[in-house]
Amino acid sequence: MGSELIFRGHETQPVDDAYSPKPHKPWLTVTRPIHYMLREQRLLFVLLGVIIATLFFTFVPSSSPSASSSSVSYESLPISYFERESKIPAYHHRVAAAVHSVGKVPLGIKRKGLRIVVTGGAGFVGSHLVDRLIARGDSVIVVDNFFTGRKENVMHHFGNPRFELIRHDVVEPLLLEVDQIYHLACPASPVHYKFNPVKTIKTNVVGTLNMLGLAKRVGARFLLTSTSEVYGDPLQHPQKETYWGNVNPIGVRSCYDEGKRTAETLTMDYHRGAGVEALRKEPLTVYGDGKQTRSFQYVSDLVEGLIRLMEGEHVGPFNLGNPGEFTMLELAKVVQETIDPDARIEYRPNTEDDPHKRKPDISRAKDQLGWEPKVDLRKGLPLMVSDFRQRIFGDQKEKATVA
Ligand SMILES: O=c1ccn([C@@H]2O[C@H](COP(=O)(O)OP(=O)(O)O[C@H]3OC[C@@H](O)[C@H](O)[C@H]3O)[C@@H](O)[C@H]2O)c(=O)[nH]1
Repeated sequence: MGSELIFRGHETQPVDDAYSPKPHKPWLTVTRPIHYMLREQRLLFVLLGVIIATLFFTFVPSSSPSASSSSVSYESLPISYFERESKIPAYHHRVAAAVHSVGKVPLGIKRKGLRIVVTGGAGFVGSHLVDRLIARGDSVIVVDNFFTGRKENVMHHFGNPRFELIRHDVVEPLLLEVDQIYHLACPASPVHYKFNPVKTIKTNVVGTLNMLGLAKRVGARFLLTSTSEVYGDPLQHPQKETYWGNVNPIGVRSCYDEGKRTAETLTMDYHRGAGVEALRKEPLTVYGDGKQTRSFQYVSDLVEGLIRLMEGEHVGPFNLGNPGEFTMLELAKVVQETIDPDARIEYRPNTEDDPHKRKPDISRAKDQLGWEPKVDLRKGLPLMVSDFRQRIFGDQKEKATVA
């Protein structure tokens, strides 16, 4: 039985009784195995190909100077480097780790865009930030509960496969795979944050905890937009990042001030993050005698600073603001000069705990980020107005641009 099986093939072959051996052809000893391998061992060739390709990609890039030194460009790294680094603790900067990686990067393969979450991305600052990130090729997920944000601010990205919008309240946990988190979600103006103070502080504390937890879990770099309100009614002027502030912990503003301060505490407790001086918008209504001072910056300057902070290696609070200091009355007059000479100034009683003066010391941002604002108030106000017109009325001619 066994022999039958072994010899079955021979049985099916025609037997040539008149067989006579052919003369010996020496080249056949070489070509026969090749033919045989070509015919029967195709898998072997596939494997050989894979090995050759692997050896090529292993040795060629590492011998090129750009891949073997620490000057490897962050831009040229593939997404896999970021994924691999996601196992490091949150306080390690993934960008720094990527810069020091010796990349075995297949030649000619460009860095894929980053995956970035922007909470509060449907708001004023957030939507400008989203525009910049999408424009440079990244994939952006906006997380917003639309408390003050508007879908219209990001609607022009609908249909773009690199853009996603999630209606979500950051006080609830959220799990996403991302490389960077810009955490902006928060009621931002006194009217809004005083509307429901407990919700405001909850958003700042629980919302920030959730986003920090996410950052830690996926190894994403985290950036918190804080506010100059953390300085309260400052006793130091201008305010450096090292100043601890003068805040009333039980006043009507404390849901926001202390909320942001706690958010900064949490961020630093996670050994990462950065505080920024956020842009403030004031109506033409002047509260009190109008002598209290504030500093204003144009949103493109802020967005530029946020991106530099995110892309760099720094940890800790940074003032991103325009040191130009204006009293509220001066601001109202600049609005009249640059936007509407007929605008009326209306005085109202001042709100409780309103800080007397505010002006950021931006030397840290200048030294460490090489950042400083470019657009002053007089130039920025008309740009802001045309930007709002364009957003609200869709007026294409009014598109705001900064030289
Ligand atoms: O609980 C909330 C509250 C607010 N938000 C969203 O957060 C965004 C805030 O944007 P706004 O346009 O109101 O305000 P801004 O863009 O000026 O705020 C920015 O500067 C001030 C900082 O305190 C804010 O954290 C920052 O986002 C809105 O889109 C709002 O809907 C949430 O997603 N969840």
